[in-house]
Amino acid sequence: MADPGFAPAKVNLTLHVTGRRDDGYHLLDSLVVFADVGDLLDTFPSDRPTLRVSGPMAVGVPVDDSNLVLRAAQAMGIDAVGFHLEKHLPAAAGIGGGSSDAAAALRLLAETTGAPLPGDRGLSLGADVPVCLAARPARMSGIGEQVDPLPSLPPFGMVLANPRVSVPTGAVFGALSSRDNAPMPARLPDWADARAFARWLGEQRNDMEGPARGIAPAIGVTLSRLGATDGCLLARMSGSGATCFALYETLTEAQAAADSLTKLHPDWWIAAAAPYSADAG
Ligand SMILES: C[C@@](CO)(OP(=O)(O)O)[C@H](O)COP(=O)(O)OP(=O)(O)OC[C@H]1O[C@@H](n2ccc(N)nc2=O)[C@H](O)[C@@H]1O
Ligand SMILES: Nc1ncnc2c1ncn2[C@@H]1O[C@H](COP(=O)(O)OP(=O)(O)O)[C@@H](O)[C@H]1O
Repeated sequence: MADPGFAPAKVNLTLHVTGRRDDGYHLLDSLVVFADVGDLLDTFPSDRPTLRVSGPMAVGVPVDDSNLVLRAAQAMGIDAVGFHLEKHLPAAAGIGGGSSDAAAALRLLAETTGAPLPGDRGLSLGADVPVCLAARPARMSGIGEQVDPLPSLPPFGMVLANPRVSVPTGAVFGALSSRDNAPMPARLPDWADARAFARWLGEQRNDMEGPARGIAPAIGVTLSRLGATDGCLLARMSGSGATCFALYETLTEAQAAADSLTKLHPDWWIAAAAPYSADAG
């Protein structure tokens, strides 16, 4: 059984911005996978909402009501609960750290109290929360409310790399030069292996990459460093950045690439990962 308190990193392998609603939210078409690196959330008895944050990425994470973990408990109408969040993912990094934490809080509270999940599957907490609640490979569309699980993907390894620059999502959406771009093909192929998968992904886009690179030029450096690692099949930015990912045929190759990149950039956040799915094992 998957651990409901595990909050895996979300990776947008593609991110097409296909329009904008009247309320300003953007319509997306994104292939989303999860990585087996992430934050760890646990609950403890408390007579009031309480949050303790620890771990290598805890600095700067809010511990007040603005933390998405406490907002998730509020959305389920639960006050008397304490949370311990062990933070491993960088914040404001395009890998949905806060959204995945919120989703883990919803899963844990549903499991421990029997309370129903919110009807909107957490959308009002953040556009990425419904896909993080599913925590399995999916095609995400609408503003994030439409989550269609994908059939099985070929095996691959990933490296996630963040140059330690935080990029606010709203600023990148605001800097888009074009908001009406083509979606992915309606029918997704059945990829034979990691190479075929990466080749197809290479024909798709992350429409936020250009504006994010304008805001944070370190993203361009990250992409070229990833692209130069042995065995890299594809290097691209996730979400609104600044985290970028590279795909490899195997986890062993990804691990070697992460090790060589860490030697070049010991100050970056770098992780090798395998794909994660809540419905596996
Ligand atoms: C861009 C994406 C792609 O997966 O990922 P991240 O870069 O955040 O990881 C998500 O859509 C981000 O989801 P999330 O971070 O939950 O967004 P929210 O908190 O709801 O909104 C943050 C800001 O982005 C804008 N926003 C968000 C989602 C969307 N479909 N259109 C938008 O215009 C909102 O207007 C808001 O100013
Ligand atoms: N549990 C949380 N972990 C990290 N950041 C959080 C959390 N809850 C709220 N935040 C706030 O949300 C902002 C966006 O964080 P995050 O969800 O990690 O980024 P992104 O939207 O790029 O995926 C942070 O700058 C932080 O102030």
